[in-house]
Amino acid sequence: MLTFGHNMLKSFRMNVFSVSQIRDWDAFTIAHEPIHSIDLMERASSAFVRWFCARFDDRCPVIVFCGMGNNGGDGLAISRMLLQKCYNVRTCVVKHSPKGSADFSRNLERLESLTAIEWIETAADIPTLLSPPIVIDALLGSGLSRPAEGLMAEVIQRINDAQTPVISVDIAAGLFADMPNAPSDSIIKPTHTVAFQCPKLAFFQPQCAEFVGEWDIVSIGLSEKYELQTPTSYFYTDAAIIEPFTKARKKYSHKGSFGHALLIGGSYGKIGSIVLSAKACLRSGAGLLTVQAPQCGYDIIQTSIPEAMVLPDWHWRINTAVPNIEPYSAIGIGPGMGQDPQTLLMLRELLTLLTSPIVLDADALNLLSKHPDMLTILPKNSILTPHPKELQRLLGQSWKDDYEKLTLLRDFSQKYQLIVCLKGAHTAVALPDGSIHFNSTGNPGMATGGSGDVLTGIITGLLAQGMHPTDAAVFGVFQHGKAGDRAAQKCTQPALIASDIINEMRW
Ligand SMILES: NC(=O)C1=CN([C@@H]2O[C@H](COP(=O)(O)OP(=O)(O)OC[C@H]3O[C@@H](n4cnc5c(N)ncnc54)[C@H](OP(=O)(O)O)[C@@H]3O)[C@@H](O)[C@H]2O)[C@H](O)CC1
Ligand SMILES: [K+]
Repeated sequence: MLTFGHNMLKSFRMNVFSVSQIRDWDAFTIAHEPIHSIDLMERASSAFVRWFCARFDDRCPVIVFCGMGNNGGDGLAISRMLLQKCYNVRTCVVKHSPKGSADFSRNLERLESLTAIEWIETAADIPTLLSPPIVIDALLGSGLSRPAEGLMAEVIQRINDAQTPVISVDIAAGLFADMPNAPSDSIIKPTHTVAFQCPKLAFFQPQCAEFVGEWDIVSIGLSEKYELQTPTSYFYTDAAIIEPFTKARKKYSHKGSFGHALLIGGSYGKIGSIVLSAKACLRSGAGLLTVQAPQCGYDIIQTSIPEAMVLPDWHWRINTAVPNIEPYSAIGIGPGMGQDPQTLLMLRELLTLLTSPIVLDADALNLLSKHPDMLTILPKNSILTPHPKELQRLLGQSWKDDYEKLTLLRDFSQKYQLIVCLKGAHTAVALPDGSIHFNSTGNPGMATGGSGDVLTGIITGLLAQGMHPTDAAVFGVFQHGKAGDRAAQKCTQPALIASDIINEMRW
């Protein structure tokens, strides 16, 4: 067996902070850089304007809707900067409070010297958005303290009704950054959110998708020291993860240097699943691969993947035999495997033999759900790759919203000391230390049969090469999505099939 590498993740991840941490980060930067808060607002607004001008030229009329907090202050500064760049800008301020924040008021003075501000004090003051301009939403940001109501809700509704691009500054007005909204809440549905410095937890929740749109992060130079010293359990995996894991192979390395993976799966009518896992496993760099499959898969696998060895089960249709695990540096089990009682016996016995982490997917997960006692015999740091339905079965319960889902996911991962990759847009990888890593790659074209089998193969292949299980899970998920993004670029999202993901794998 190869020994597992060190967990390298710690140095290559972006923190996702709570609203109160973001507020502290802001204050820490102001105190320690030091910088005046008005200048930090100026920096944030310029970052937004750079983003904006790179996408929309000055022929696009712009209307900026501002609240009276610091998000509104950003909006006023953005208006001024766009006016100075000769954009055609209208600025409307919703009077939701008797007094604006200090930096709002400073920016109001600065803007008033350049243009007239339109105040919205009643519904009658809301401008008609007939010939659609681009709307910039600076109504409410991370300081949202209650659902938007009354006049504010009316403005939000009007903006949502207009068929026009809406760009939210930092976060959509009305959307809580790190807790659930009620279904009836009034929230901007932006085409794009431009967030300052780090993503908000809401950006990763399926239930928030229409209130986030496409999103980008712009840096506003908040203190690196604060970021390093402030604990969080949420992280975002972006392209920075690639470099540390992409090393040139040593000149005198041989296939034995890259591990020997064993994949177990397939059943009559579902041999394709294990074929996809096998190809992905080889492409992920595993030196050798053996596939254990029922007899009916023998010819199929030998023909479609000549690079793999096959261990045929004595059974024609299903997997029943417990393999000798000695030769293998990592094992992945489940794709297309079926849930026959004899397969269950094999899985149970296999688990009792294991001393190092294993990758479990699909029917292996369904069998675990039906026989949860097996969860306790899984080696620590084993990797499970459920989709939300499979997670529900594993937990034996559903969730009331996506935030509760994350809590249940974390509790499960910590209770059994397992790594759980919850597949979906922004796949969430929960680690036994309680941290959750959201992925940045992937696209809806990957919601296609066999895509998950490919992921199982990738992670098993990385594990076989000696990567630490947490790295194999987080990095494997990232590379799977990256390959899917390349595939979608080539053949479009609807035409994408799982084999395309394998063909686009690069390291
Ligand atoms: N570090 C950074 O990322 C920086 C962020 N900046 C920008 O600042 C905002 C956050 O600003 P803040 O002033 O804290 O909050 P808001 O602008 O979102 O709103 C606060 C005011 O709005 C009132 N409020 C809250 N909820 C509602 C509601 N539902 N309806 C009406 N009014 C509401 C709130 O009133 P309270 O009664 O709760 O006190 C405030 O009056 C961030 O998103 C960024 O855009 C900085 O510019 C740079 C650094
Ligand atoms: K906003």
